[in-house]
Amino acid sequence: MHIGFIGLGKMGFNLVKNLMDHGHTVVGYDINETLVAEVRTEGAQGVNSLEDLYKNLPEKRVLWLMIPAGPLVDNVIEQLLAFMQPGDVVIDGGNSHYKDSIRRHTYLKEKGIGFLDCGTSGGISGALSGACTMVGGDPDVIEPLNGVFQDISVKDGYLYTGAAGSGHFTKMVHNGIEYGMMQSIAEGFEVLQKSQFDLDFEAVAKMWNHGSVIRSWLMELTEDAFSKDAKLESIKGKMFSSGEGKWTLETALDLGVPTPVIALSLIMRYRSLQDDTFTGKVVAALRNEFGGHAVEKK
Ligand SMILES: O=C(O)[C@H](O)[C@@H](O)[C@H](O)[C@H](O)COP(=O)(O)O
Repeated sequence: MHIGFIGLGKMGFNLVKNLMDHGHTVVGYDINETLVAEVRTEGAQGVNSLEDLYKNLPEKRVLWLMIPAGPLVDNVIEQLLAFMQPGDVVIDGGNSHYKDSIRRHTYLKEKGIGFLDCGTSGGISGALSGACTMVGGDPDVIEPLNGVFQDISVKDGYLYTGAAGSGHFTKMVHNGIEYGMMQSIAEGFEVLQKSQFDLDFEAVAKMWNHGSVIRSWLMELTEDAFSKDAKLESIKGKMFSSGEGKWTLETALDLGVPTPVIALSLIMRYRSLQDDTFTGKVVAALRNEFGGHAVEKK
């Protein structure tokens, strides 16, 4: 199949290679001309404008977006609307909010244009050699594209999740789970690190990856990280986040679902961005006031 691919960053570039490895023809565009030049060397047709991308695709165009979530997605869709025809399909493979995807689906459907929301997991390596994809949208729009999603995904790693928005919704919840699992692994290693035992963290992670209940890809990545830096001395413990844990928590609150692990995992990420907090000062001062407990002076 011919696919127009917009966004040749770490994930997009590898997905393009993955698509081509499976015999698909890709026209790739990115605002960064260096990435366009690089994708040409991989055998894709690289173009320097959305218009060129569109012109170089056969009718019933498939336009795959792999760009940062938020207003940029609306912006690119608006630019594409200058050319798009009924029968074209937009796939949003990024980490968009599912409510935005439902809105975009309705908006494009009114114009006869299909919209699929594709949650893409598995990181950069998965994008290259077998992703995990969860895709929502109308059945008649997904039908001709089932094979493409199967091609780029690992065996059994593709699911048509149903109505528009359900792909990104499923991916959002996946990421909420991801926050909790990562936080739990990290806390466990901090207990090991603070203990009286001189443990080799890489060796522990490796052993846990062989036969233990908690063996997992995340534990394998933990092992990899410790193999590169035995005590993680070269990095700071700042945990950034791009929004999906927050959205999972907001959704859980709306639904009345208690999700303490995901909530605290998110809050710990925010806390990690602060060196010292005023909250901490207030609590320390109060303990000192009522109990005479020591405070640490600056
Ligand atoms: O499933 C995946 O492959 C990851 O979840 C991927 O989508 C990305 O690494 C996260 O979006 C990072 O999310 P945070 O920045 O919120 O940690």
